[in-house]
Amino acid sequence: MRDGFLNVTSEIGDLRAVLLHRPGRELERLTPDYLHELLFDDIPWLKRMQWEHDEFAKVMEDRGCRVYYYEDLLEELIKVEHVKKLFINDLIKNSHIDSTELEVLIEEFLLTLTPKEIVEVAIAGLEKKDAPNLIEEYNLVDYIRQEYPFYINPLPNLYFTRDPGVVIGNGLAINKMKTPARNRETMFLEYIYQHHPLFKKPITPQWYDYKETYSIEGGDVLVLSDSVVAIGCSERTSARGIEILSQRLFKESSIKKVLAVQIPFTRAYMHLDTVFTMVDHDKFTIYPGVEDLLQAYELTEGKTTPRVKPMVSLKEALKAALNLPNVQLIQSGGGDDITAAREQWNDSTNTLALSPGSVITYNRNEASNETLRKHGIEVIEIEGSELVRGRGGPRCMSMPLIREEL
Ligand SMILES: NC(=[NH2+])NCCC[C@H](N)C(=O)O
Repeated sequence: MRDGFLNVTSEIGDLRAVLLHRPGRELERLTPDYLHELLFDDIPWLKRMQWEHDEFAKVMEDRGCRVYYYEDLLEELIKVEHVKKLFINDLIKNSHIDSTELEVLIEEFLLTLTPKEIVEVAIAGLEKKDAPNLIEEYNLVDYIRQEYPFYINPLPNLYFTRDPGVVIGNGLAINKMKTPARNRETMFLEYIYQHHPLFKKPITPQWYDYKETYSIEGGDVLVLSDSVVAIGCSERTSARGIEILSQRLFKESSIKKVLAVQIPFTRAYMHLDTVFTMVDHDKFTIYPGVEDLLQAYELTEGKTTPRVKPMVSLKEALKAALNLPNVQLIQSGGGDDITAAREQWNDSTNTLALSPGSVITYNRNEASNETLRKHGIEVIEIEGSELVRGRGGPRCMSMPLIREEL
């Protein structure tokens, strides 16, 4: 039984509703100088990227999934005058403007915009040249930042909607991001949670809050069943964050076990879902280059922090947690090390299940897709030449809101 709108009790149940963000002007504000800081490796061509993203959305819609967009939900919210004021205020607080006077001027400027324009600034940022003559007299901060092009930074990673939040059961975790480049994204989700009828705050429990100290990012969280969650301990997700979230889930939800999976802390695999995703009831795809390096721990409810049991392998941990006689770990890359590494970089293991045994992947990962098919998986390919440049695939680009129960 569920009262709220949200319900995700697996990685593979038929996908019925998903939250996306269609890439926008924020991508055109990437320049070589800020690529690294904004967590990109290259600059995508926006027009083509939007085309690819629309195709991605269509594949989901064609399978009976309702697609929601951050930008639409936010715009609806801030049509309410008092929410708009709160939102603008929080937007400024979360943008590290570092000058009270400038904050006031930007606030006044934003109040003259339409809700659509405000959302555009919130996501794509505010370039100084778009709000000229804001400052009459320079403070030290303004002098020092003269060369910097933005008052409010763009959020080019928002199209990876997987990361700022995650639905577990009928509740929502609003994550604490590891890097400043992505911090403001979580504030949007908080607004949707607080003010959008869809999320119905009094009914939807909240499992994590972006104001917590310890980072958790959604790319690390895999809802394996209605009682088991896997969480990657990674470059982005902290061990302490996993403990706090797990203990809360044990106490307040139907989750009984958490598999904490330690992966190497490195850019190429910033989240667990960049090397490992679930494709069917008992099938997973995994990047062979890290398989032997993964360490799995089984967490169960403890007094204040969870009890921990180190497991011999990920495979054994999955079998035990999911009560299965066997599980298949399908290696990406078709048996060739170089191919596997190249395709992993392009998100071959970052699959998004539309239903059990049916996944979306990028068409460029030919060997990995072929391998999945050989294992009986239906692979629906999408074009990802531009989308991939942010280092994320179909799973990263989607936040499931509802999946059918298995
Ligand atoms: N769930 C994921 N694997 N997300 C990928 C996010 C990529 C993004 N550029 C970042 O570094 O944050």
